[in-house]
Amino acid sequence: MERVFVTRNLPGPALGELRRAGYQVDVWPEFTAPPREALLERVRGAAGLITMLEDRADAELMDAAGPQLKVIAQYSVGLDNVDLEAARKRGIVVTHTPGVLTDATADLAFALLAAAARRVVEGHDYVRRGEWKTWHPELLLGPELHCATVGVVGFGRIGQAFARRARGFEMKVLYASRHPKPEAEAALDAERVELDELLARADFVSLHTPLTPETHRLMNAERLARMKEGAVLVNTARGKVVDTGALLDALEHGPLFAAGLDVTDPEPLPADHPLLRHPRVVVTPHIGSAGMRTRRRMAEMVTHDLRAVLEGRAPKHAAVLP
Ligand SMILES: NC(=O)c1ccc[n+]([C@@H]2O[C@H](COP(=O)([O-])OP(=O)(O)OC[C@H]3O[C@@H](n4cnc5c(N)ncnc54)[C@H](O)[C@@H]3O)[C@@H](O)[C@H]2O)c1
Repeated sequence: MERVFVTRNLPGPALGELRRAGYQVDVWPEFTAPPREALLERVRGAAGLITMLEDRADAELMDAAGPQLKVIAQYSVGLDNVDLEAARKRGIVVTHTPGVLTDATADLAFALLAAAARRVVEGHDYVRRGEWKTWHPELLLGPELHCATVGVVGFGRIGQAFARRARGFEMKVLYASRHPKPEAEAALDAERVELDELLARADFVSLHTPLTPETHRLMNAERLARMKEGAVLVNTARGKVVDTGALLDALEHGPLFAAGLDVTDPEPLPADHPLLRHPRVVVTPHIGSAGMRTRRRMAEMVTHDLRAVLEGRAPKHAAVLP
């Protein structure tokens, strides 16, 4: 019986189905990621692994598993925790969950944009504290969403889905992308511009690139300083795409008005982190894909692809196919 190690329980019936198909499914029993030593120990002898973002799937982990390891099925679209080259060299297939979480993540990015710009959390806290005694015209003012200009950095699946939502709010869409996307550009009446121009023109900037050496701290002090006065930054991509210190500085001394962050650096943020004390920063705990249907679909995708590899069929969502 082939053994599969899963680094956290998955929602829905997917793992039960894997067991019924004859696999020995070993699930890390806690909600927190296995500590490194436990992870290296538990992967030993596994033919397949189901991993998450906090699990560093590198050469050491692959070697600890052993030569029978055939597949790493990653429970996310982003693969920045997986050493794809090390997998390729060892003949290990890597799969992930593209597409299925696009709309859920774009929804959350838009929710963060609206919450940060219109000060929803600040307003909620204000009411909760019992400070709402009277209405006054200067209370919690923020920039309007409708008819604003939004800049989308990374115009792939989620970036375009976010832009579709922005169009519903009658926003003008600018995008920065390594390659032109003529079809999406026409459908969304979007304009491709260089990143610096996007930062200078957009009222709201939403990040949708993968984390790569090129996008690591893409939003550094210099780029944040190029943003429009009063702009709002939304990050649902990866925390390390933004320089946290520079972000704080841009919030405290301008030009940023607010930020909506589903991902941070570090992640998780310690409870006393200055970002959490800033009144106009809204932070969610990396829940972009946390739609009920979405997470079940992701669980199905990883288990189906894992089985496909172990049973000699082609997986549908391979990032590395040696
Ligand atoms: N917050 C969450 O829970 C959550 C959920 C899903 C995905 N994500 C993140 O979102 C990312 C995007 O997902 P996707 O499905 O849209 O991927 P995708 O591959 O469809 O789109 C990414 C786009 O970014 C572009 N890009 C790469 N480097 C760039 C650069 N330097 N400048 C401009 N554009 C660049 C790519 O060409 C591509 O078009 C993932 O890699 C992941 O890190 C986060």
